[in-house]
Amino acid sequence: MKNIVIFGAPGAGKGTQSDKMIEKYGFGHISTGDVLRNEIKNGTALGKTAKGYIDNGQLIPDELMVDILAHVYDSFGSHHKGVIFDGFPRTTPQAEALKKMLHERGHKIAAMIELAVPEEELMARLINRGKESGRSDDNEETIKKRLNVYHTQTAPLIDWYKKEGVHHHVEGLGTVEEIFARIASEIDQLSE
Ligand SMILES: Nc1ncnc2c1ncn2[C@@H]1O[C@H](COP(=O)(O)OP(=O)(O)O)[C@@H](O)[C@H]1O
Ligand SMILES: [Mg+2]
Repeated sequence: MKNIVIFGAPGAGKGTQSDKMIEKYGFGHISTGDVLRNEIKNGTALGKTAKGYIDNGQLIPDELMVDILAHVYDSFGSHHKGVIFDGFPRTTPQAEALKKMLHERGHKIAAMIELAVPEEELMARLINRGKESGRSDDNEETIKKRLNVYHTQTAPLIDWYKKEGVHHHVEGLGTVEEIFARIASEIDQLSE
């Protein structure tokens, strides 16, 4: 079982590369962003609470996120090939909570794959994604806030996962295929 955290700033390509990993390895995928956006679209109570935070470029409270996460994780059963965590954890307390949730099930994170992409490229990709997908948080104002939240709250997780001994650095510039080849080479070197 290869549970993987795909990590990086907004626009780093986590969603894009997750699709490739799912296709090649048959992993399950938990994108907290997608789960939340679905709740918002369906107008659920959770969705309404979440929307306030998202539109303001803020993170959703941890207890709420971990409950959602555990629910989706368990839906893959206890003998899956691995699950990709995309967009979670974003803070140290969330990483601790994820570790605990997996530990309770006798599971763990096999690898944290960090997609490293320069800031100018992130901005360009996100502004373009906003135009094409109409994601309400992909406007210049909110992107700046999200990148700031990433640098202050999320980037410290790189050191946290280094200490856990599972951090893998991958250059996130290049074509989708080039980057995926780098990721696959890291995954193929993990023990089963
Ligand atoms: N290697 C790449 N080169 C150029 N653009 C990319 C690349 N990978 C992803 N993108 C584009 O960048 C934007 C952000 O990618 P996405 O996968 O949604 O990132 P994340 O999930 O990390 O926020 C999307 O519009 C996507 O199509
Ligand atoms: Mg994404």
